[in-house]
Amino acid sequence: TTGAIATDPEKHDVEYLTPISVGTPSQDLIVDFDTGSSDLWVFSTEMSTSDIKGQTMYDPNNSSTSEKVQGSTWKITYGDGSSSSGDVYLDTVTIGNLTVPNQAVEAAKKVSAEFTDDSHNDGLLGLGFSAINTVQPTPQNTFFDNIKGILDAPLFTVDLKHGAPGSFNFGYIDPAAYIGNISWTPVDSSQGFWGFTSPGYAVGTGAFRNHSMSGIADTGTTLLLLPKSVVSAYYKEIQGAQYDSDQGGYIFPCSPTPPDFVFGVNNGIVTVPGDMVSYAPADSANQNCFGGIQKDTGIGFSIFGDVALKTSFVRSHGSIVPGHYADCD
Ligand SMILES: C[C@H](Cc1ccc(C(C)(C)C)cc1)[C@H](NN)c1nnnn1Cc1ccc2c(c1)OCO2
Repeated sequence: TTGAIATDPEKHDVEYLTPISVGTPSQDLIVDFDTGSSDLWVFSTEMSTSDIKGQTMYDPNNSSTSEKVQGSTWKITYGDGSSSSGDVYLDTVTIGNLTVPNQAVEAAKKVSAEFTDDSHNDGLLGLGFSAINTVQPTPQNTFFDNIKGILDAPLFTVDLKHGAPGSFNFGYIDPAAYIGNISWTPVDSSQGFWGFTSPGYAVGTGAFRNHSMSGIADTGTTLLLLPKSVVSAYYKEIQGAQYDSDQGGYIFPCSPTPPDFVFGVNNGIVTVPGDMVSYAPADSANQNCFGGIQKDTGIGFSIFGDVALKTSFVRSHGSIVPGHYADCD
């Protein structure tokens, strides 16, 4: 069995939203597929209406196949400070043509303001390793872990694009989705993430600089968060770039286009085109743009978020394969 589902970027590619169906009869929700976490949680009818602003809610009482996991609860706090919590049901979850009959669906009772304010997003679907699932007392499996056994191959691929629909594919690598060779790198899943170490980077057409950067491939994070020494070396090459503490990041004149940013993946390289380093307008006054490459200070590892994934993938696509991190040029 194989499967594929389209994923659509929100404004400025801040997140990519993907349709899923839950319950019987099916309840259609749109969620954020997140390779950097491992809980499938959704807005639900158990929340107070003051926490909901337009999202679609999962109603377990309206599903003949829902089954409450007695005594189980979940609570998650994300690195950006947002959080959510609630209780747990087993129910049928379908993504494209793939169905898991007894997937743990974590129904929210509370969500933080960041989720309430994100009106198009009905929850998160974790594609990280099940070891970091937050359900207590018994952690639950991710959709991928539950479906993996019936897939032609135990893998999924991530193909995000800049301002255009992309796809998550399960069980196969679409040869039409990339050009050239796939380069593979070992995955360090010890922290529950798709971790890997990039050997170095280059700025624009400059020489490649050996500089180990350990981080995670994270579809749930918007930006590319790297060591501050690398980030300052990059912005040093941009006339007028500066760190703006009010905005909490580097900003720079939107034109001219900044230099490309290249990072290594094993023996391959991934290029973030300069025109995609400008993440969004920072201030209309003097045409400054907020950088898509920022410091990973305080996190403990780098985060290869959507800015890194959409460019390399839109250029050459790539995949996240158990035991490997695949990318291609
Ligand atoms: C932040 C997302 C998880 C999320 C996604 C979306 C949202 C909103 C819908 C409300 C917009 C909130 C949260 C990320 N997912 N793996 C994550 N979950 N846990 N750590 N990370 C990565 C990290 C860690 C630290 C950091 C960071 C990022 O940005 C700034 O500092």
